[in-house]
Amino acid sequence: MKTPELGREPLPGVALVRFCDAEGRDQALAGEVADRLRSVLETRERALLVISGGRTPVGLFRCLSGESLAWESVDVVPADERWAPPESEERNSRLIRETLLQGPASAACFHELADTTADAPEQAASEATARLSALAWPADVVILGMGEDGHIASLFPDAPELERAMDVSRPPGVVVMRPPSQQRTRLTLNLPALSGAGLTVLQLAGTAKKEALDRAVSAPEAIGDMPVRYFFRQPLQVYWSP
Ligand SMILES: O=C(O)[C@H](O)[C@@H](O)[C@H](O)[C@H](O)COP(=O)(O)O
Repeated sequence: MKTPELGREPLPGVALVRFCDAEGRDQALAGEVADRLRSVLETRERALLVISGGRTPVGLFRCLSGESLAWESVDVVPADERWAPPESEERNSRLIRETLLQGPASAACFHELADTTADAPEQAASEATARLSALAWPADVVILGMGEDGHIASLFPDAPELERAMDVSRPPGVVVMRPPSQQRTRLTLNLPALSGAGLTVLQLAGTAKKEALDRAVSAPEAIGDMPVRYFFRQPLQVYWSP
């Protein structure tokens, strides 16, 4: 049964789907993502799913992990990663293994961004870029989160590397970000890897994130100030609940 939506609010370039609670939002989004992956796999050997870290997607990952589909044919790539030891609670890969890669979805092929056996993040980013270049970009599904500053993945407005990470003339890849606002150095997919997906969804929770989205929509041209704005130029669905 499709979870009752609160309604759809047309924002410039954005399809905002509002839900009464996080559970309803996550159930609906898991169904949409699974349907899209199944549809891709009807005509292609593999499907590419890019997912964000943070806390918002935990419920979605738990719903999605139980979906019945050919997970062994799905490549899963984190949108970004913190430069921290593999078992650190800060690592998105740890969250993804504990919540998404369970049950049926445990058969998916998970691609780490940060091989922390590398001597430095730059070495890990170069290795990941080469390794991930073998995947079929653009992704079929990208699930994004957003900070209240309008960052998505680790494309932080205050990162000195932002311009290079958002240069769409470059090939899809992994770049190192050192935003002063963050405690950890980050590795992130660059904009060419994050954009142009068959289905791009921004998953948000709470009033503060909705207000940040409204700020982003109010001045869509200032992309460097709020990187989420770049995604208003392509089909974007926003799944939001209070
Ligand atoms: O590594 C990360 O933290 C994410 O990739 C980041 O981009 C996240 O999606 C936003 O910061 C929202 O985080 P929350 O969902 O925790 O609010």
